[in-house]
Amino acid sequence: MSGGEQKPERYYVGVDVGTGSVRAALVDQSGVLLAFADQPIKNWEPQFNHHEQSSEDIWAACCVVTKKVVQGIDLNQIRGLGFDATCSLVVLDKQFHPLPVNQEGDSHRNVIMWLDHRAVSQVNRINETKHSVLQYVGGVMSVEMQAPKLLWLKENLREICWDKAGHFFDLPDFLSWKATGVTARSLCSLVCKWTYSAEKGWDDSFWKMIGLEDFVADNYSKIGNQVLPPGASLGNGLTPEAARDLGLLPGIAVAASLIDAHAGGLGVIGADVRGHGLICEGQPVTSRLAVICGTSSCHMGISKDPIFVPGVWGPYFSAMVPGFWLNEGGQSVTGKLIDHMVQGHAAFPELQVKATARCQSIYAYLNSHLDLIKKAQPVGFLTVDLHVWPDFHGNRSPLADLTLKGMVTGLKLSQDLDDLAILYLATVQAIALGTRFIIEAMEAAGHSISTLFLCGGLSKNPLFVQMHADITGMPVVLSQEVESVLVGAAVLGACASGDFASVQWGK
Ligand SMILES: Nc1ncnc2c1ncn2[C@@H]1O[C@H](COP(=O)(O)OP(=O)(O)O)[C@@H](O)[C@H]1O
Ligand SMILES: O=C(CO)[C@H](O)[C@H](O)COP(=O)(O)O
Repeated sequence: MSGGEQKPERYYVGVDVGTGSVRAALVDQSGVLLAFADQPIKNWEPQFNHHEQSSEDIWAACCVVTKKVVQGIDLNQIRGLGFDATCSLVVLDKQFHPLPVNQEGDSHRNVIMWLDHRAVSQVNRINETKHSVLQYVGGVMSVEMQAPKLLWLKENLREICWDKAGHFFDLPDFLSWKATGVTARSLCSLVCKWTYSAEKGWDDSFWKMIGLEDFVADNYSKIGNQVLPPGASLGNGLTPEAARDLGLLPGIAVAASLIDAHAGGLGVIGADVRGHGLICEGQPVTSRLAVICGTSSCHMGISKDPIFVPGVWGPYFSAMVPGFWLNEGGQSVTGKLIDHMVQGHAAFPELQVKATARCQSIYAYLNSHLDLIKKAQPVGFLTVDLHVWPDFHGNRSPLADLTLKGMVTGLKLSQDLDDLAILYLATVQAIALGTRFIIEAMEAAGHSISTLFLCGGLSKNPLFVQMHADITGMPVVLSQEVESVLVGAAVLGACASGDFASVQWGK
């Protein structure tokens, strides 16, 4: 800095809690990512379709990555902190200690993950009520949302969990509470996963009808009766205890959070595309579909007026971009399905050896192997007689049936590396066809989409990106900053600090 003329740089920290890992970034005022760190987190699958995590393990990982990204920085220049996370359910007792969400009584595992499908009987009964709140989740509630999971806890873990519970948090809200001591919930979590209406608040009749009248009786204190828009500043900012944990200064602004897909959507949907000759340049932002693809894929489309798309979550008001309605299509497993198909194949050990020998990731190796075996043909021709139905963990959108199963047709007796590469290709194509299926449903209901904006771990895979472009027939835009979800989280911090007036970057 020269002679005190320039203002000191202002920094923001974004923390993104995905399914498999926690990431943090230090971001400057222009949205440039200056430092990045990640750390794996534990997942337990004690029974088929039961998926659990530990909020203490997740918080510890948040602390490790945050300390890493602020190393060497003057902490006084860090103005704000924002969190995004998967929409998993965290359960704490009245003194904020973890409670078990499992029959074993292991209170360390106090998080029912978003992809947990234990509450099928509960969600079926909820859907049978045909309550009007269901119109705002695509007409059918998903077993991945919070109401069926809460009902499952009441019906299955009454003594060790339900009767002792004081606080049920969506994971993004747990993190902002942990940082500030403020129990206010984000509008994003409550609207998207808990049936809260941005306009009308909680609907007592819904909770009474499904057998969770307990929440109405205590004025929703356990699930949130103070609701703030994402990016709103929480209390007095970072508590001294959380500041010690994270390696930051107490009092810095902490924002009401976002679900991870929504942070990614916010990070890419408003991108400045001028000068690239893209069709969406002269079109409204509602022509863009953000696809956040990691363990799962989430398809975020916005509109000025509510659009009801059967089998696609929403319409949710102001849950991602303020003032716009959001429809959220999704595929429950995409990255996880690709990993599953590749790792379960007989030729996987050979793939690992060969990729390691070339210092490549297994996916980079498979992509170059496909280039070799396709010869002069377009790569798509390799799968003319091999087809994958990708609903191994059910269909989130647009069929809205999470009991559906996957399928592969066209298998042969050989199990060599060529087979593995072609099965991998067919899986990626099936996922891209799933995206097309979702877009068709959204367009039939009134959306008009011309361009895809991809982010998340799978957007780093060129084959995945190319198949999405080929199969949807739409241009795919990738942002210069590959960690767009973290940029979305950091902008929350910028907003909470007062440096930005809106969660839309730079506004
Ligand atoms: N460079 C890469 N090439 C191919 N696939 C990748 C790459 N990086 C991540 N992935 C895939 O993306 C998925 C995880 O994405 P990520 O956004 O990190 O997940 P989450 O947010 O769910 O923790 C995994 O299935 C992984 O295989
Ligand atoms: O339901 C979702 C968002 O509404 C996501 O699928 C969930 O949060 C998991 O995200 P990821 O695949 O990035 O781990």
